[in-house]
Amino acid sequence: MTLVAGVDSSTQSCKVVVRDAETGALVRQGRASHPDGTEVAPAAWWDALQEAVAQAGGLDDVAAVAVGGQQHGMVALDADGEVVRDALLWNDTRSAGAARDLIAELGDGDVVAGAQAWASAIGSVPVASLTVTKLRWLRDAEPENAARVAAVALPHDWLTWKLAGGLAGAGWEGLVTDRSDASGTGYWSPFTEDYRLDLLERALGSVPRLPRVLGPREAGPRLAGGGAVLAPGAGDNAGAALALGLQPGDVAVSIGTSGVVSAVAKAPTADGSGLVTGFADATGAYLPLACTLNASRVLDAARRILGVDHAGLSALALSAPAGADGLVHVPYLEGERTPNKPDATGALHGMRLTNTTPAHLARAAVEGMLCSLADGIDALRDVGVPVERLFLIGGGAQSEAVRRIAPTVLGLDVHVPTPGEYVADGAARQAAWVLSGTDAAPAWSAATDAEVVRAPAEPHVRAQYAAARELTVDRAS
Ligand SMILES: Nc1ncnc2c1ncn2[C@@H]1O[C@H](COP(=O)(O)OP(=O)(O)O)[C@@H](O)[C@H]1O
Ligand SMILES: O=C(CO)[C@@H](O)[C@H](O)COP(=O)(O)O
Repeated sequence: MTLVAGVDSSTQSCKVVVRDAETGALVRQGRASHPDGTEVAPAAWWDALQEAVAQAGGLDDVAAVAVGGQQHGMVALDADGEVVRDALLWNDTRSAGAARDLIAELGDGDVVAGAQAWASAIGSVPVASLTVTKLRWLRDAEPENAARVAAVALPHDWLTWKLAGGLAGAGWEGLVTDRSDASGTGYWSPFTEDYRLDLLERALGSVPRLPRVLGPREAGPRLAGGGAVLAPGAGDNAGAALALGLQPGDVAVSIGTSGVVSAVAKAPTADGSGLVTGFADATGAYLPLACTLNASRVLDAARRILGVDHAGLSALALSAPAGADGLVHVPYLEGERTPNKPDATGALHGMRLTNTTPAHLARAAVEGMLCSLADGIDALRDVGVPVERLFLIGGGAQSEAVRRIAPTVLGLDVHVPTPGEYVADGAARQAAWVLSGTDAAPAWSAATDAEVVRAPAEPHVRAQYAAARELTVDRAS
C-alpha cells in the first residue's frame, strides 16, 4: 500500500492524517495543540507538527506529504532563513489601519475607488487579515525588523520548507507555496496568476524573496534526508474544498476559529465591497470566500459564561425557542473581518427578564454565530455564486445544536459529512494527486455519506439579528 500524509496546521492545533494513496482509507492520525494568541512563534507550529507526526506513526513509510494550514499569517525571514519576529496571524487586527492606508493610497484618497482597484488587482480588498497589510504594519511599526526581511512566507509554506530542511537543506529554491494560499497574501493576482511585486513594494518598501508558486499537482522539494515528495500544500479552506470535492452550487460552511463560507468557481471574483475575497483554489479554479473572526470561540465563550461543556451548551440552546424570545447575540468578540469592523465588540441585545436564562443565552450565541455566516452566504450570492447545498465542517459542526439550528438560520438543508479533518484530508488527497500525476485528483469518496439535516427556516431570527448588527461599539483600546 502506498501511503500519503496530509497536515492541517490550523489556528488552534496541528492535525496529521496518513491515508492510502489509492483508496483514501484512513490508516493513522495524530494531533497536537497550538498556543493561544494572534501572534505566535512559528517554532511552536513546528513543534506541534513533530508531535502530531509522531502520534501518526511518523513519515518514514509515506511517499508524499502536503501541508494545509491557516491562511495569511506573516512569516518574515531574514537572510539566514531565521524568522525575524513572531508571526502575526490571520485574526490579528493590529494592521487594520495599514489596510485603510493601502486602500486610500491605491485610490488616490478615494476609498471606494481604492477598494475596487485592489479587488481588480488581486481579487480582494485588503483587511487586517491579509498578509500585505501586516507587511505595511511592520514597515511602519517596526522599521528595524522590516529592514531585515529577506523573504516572506505563509504558515503552510514555512512548514513545508522546514520539512525539506529549511535554507540548509532545500535552499531558497525549496521555499514553495500554492496558488490558493498565495491568493490570500494581497500581492498575488488570480487574474494574471502571478505576484504583484509593485503592491508588495508599496506595502513593505522593498521586494523580499517570495515562495515559488507550484501548480496544483506539481511536486516540491523532498522531505529532508531524501524521503517523501512534498506537494504544494494549500490554504485550509482550499484544502477542505478539495477533500469535499465541492461542485458548482455547493458551499462549505466551516466553523473553526474562523467562520468561513466558500465555494469553487470557474472564474475569479473581484468584489469591491470587500465582503467576498477572490481567492484561488487547490485545483486550478477559484474559491470566493467570506470569512469571519468569530465562530467556534463564540460557543467557547458562551460555555465559559454558563459553566457548561459542549454537550451542555448544545442541550441548553436546543431547549430555547428559535429567536431566543428576542435575545440577540452579535458575536464580534475579536472585532470582525466580514463585515470589516476590526475594533467592534460583541453585544447582547433585547434583554428582558423573561429571556435572560442560560437556555436563551446559549441559543442566542449559536444563532448569532450562524447569522454572521448567513450574511456571508448572501454576500456569495451577491457576486453570482450559486448556493444550493451547504456542507457543515470544522470543530463547531460537532455541536448538535449547531447542526440542528443551522438550517433554520441558513434557510437550506445542511449536509454534515462524517466528522473528520477535512483540511488535512484535502492535503492528503493533493499529495496522492502529485504522486499519481493524473489530470484530476484521485477519486476518493468524499462527502457522499453526509447526514442531511432539515428544519424549516425561521426568518425572524435573521431579521432581529440584522436590526441589532449595526449597534455595536468599538473597543476602548
Ligand atoms: N462538540 C463541540 N461543539 C462545539 N464546538 C466544538 C466541539 N468540539 C470542538 N469544538 C470547537 O472547535 C474548535 C476547534 O475546531 P477547528 O476546526 O479544529 O478549529 P481551527 O481550525 O480554527 O483550529 C474549538 O473552538 C472547539 O471548542
Ligand atoms: O483567514 C482565513 C481565511 O481567509 C481563515 O480561514 C484562516 O485560514 C484560519 O482558519 P481556521 O484555522 O480557523 O480554520
